[in-house]
Amino acid sequence: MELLRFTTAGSVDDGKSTLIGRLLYDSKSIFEDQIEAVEKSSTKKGLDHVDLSLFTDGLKDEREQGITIDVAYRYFATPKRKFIIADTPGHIQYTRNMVTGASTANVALILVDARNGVLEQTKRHSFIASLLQIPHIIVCVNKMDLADYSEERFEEIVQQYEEFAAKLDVKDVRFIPISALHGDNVVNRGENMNWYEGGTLLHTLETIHIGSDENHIDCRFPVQTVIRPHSDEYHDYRGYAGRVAGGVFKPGDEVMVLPSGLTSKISSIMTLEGEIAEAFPPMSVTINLEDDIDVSRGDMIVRPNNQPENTQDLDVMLCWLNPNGPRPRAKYILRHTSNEARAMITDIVYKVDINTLHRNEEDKDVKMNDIVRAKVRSTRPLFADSYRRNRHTGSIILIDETTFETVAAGMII
Ligand SMILES: Nc1nc2c(ncn2[C@@H]2O[C@H](COP(=O)(O)OP(=O)(O)OP(=O)(O)O)[C@@H](O)[C@H]2O)c(=O)[nH]1
Repeated sequence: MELLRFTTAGSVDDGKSTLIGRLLYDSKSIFEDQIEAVEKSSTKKGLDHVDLSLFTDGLKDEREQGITIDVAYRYFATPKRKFIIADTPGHIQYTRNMVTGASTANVALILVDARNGVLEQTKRHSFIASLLQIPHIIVCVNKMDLADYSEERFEEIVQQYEEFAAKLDVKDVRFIPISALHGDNVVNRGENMNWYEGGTLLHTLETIHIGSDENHIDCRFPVQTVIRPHSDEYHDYRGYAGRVAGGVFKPGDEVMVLPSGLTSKISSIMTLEGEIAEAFPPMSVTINLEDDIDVSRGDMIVRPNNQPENTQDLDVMLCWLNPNGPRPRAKYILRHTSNEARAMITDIVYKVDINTLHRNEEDKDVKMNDIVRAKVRSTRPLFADSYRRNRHTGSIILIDETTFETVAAGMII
């Protein structure tokens, strides 16, 4: 069954917890004992309806106990798809949490309060979604019940958003008028917005086409592990295990191993279920080659006529994740696919003001949550694509050599 990952973002009190609760409750994705517990607490609080935000309260409990959880992952499934929600509480939706939660998402769900319309926060979240090239954005205009379920108000917000989104690099934006509290257009249509002809939120999540979100053109296979059993029976066996980062690989394909440049042919592709006829992202497989050539972890298997760029100098957009800014001349561990190198930040070109999208070339003081354009030099060549072309082979992270903390996530331009 297909898996769809989505992130949720909205300003505080836009109704994110209520919406997630409603999705889980109405799609019957909650265990019965959990439903009972929430129904009981709601009655105890004197409510005549179920307090949906209680379903996401596990996160709040953990925070009150002092456990730092910035992004919580929730799982649910319907007969059509499996879902993973990366959920960040409204008041700690800093850029770095969004980047962490959103880097593998297919969909960004952005909540707007129908009374407030598009706010700074909405713009900031949308900018980050576009920066991370999240393929689909769903703008949920929530609390439609407090705007008389008015079509005019909904259209006004759609227009506000579209004017702003024209400046962003987003391909697919959809709008859904909802009331998370009353359930309109979340899982069920309801009676209150008959003027709306689109699908409900759940229907959209179940049917949105995500098959083309991955790159199926440029074959990229970063080798994670070389499998080489030390037994007589298998003494000739060698397999290369990893996750396909791009393209489609088939037995018989001529391939090249980077950086050595040696070529061979794929003899077979294995998974836990046995041999398969083709492998594409995001499958985890083991590739076997016809020839016994030298391949190690960090190498990349590609097609000879379609190679990534071989470079030591990267132009990147960096999101700074650490409380401490970059130290002058600091060396970092650069992680790119299954490969590692040492690297330095050689220049901060500009900083992006994520509210106005303006570039600031004067201010080079990089702080946590900043987004900057930077130049990074690695001590050895990397095989990279632009992030626009491939989110896997186009991204890097920088790790502090002394503390082993991840300090930045980068997208190659
Ligand atoms: N009238 C109305 N109220 C809603 C709706 N959705 C949420 N609310 C109310 O708005 C308030 C905030 O909702 P939450 O779900 O807690 O908001 P949130 O955005 O998740 O807040 P954080 O968890 O702090 O991020 C609550 O009192 C909800 O009952 C809606 O569709 N209509």
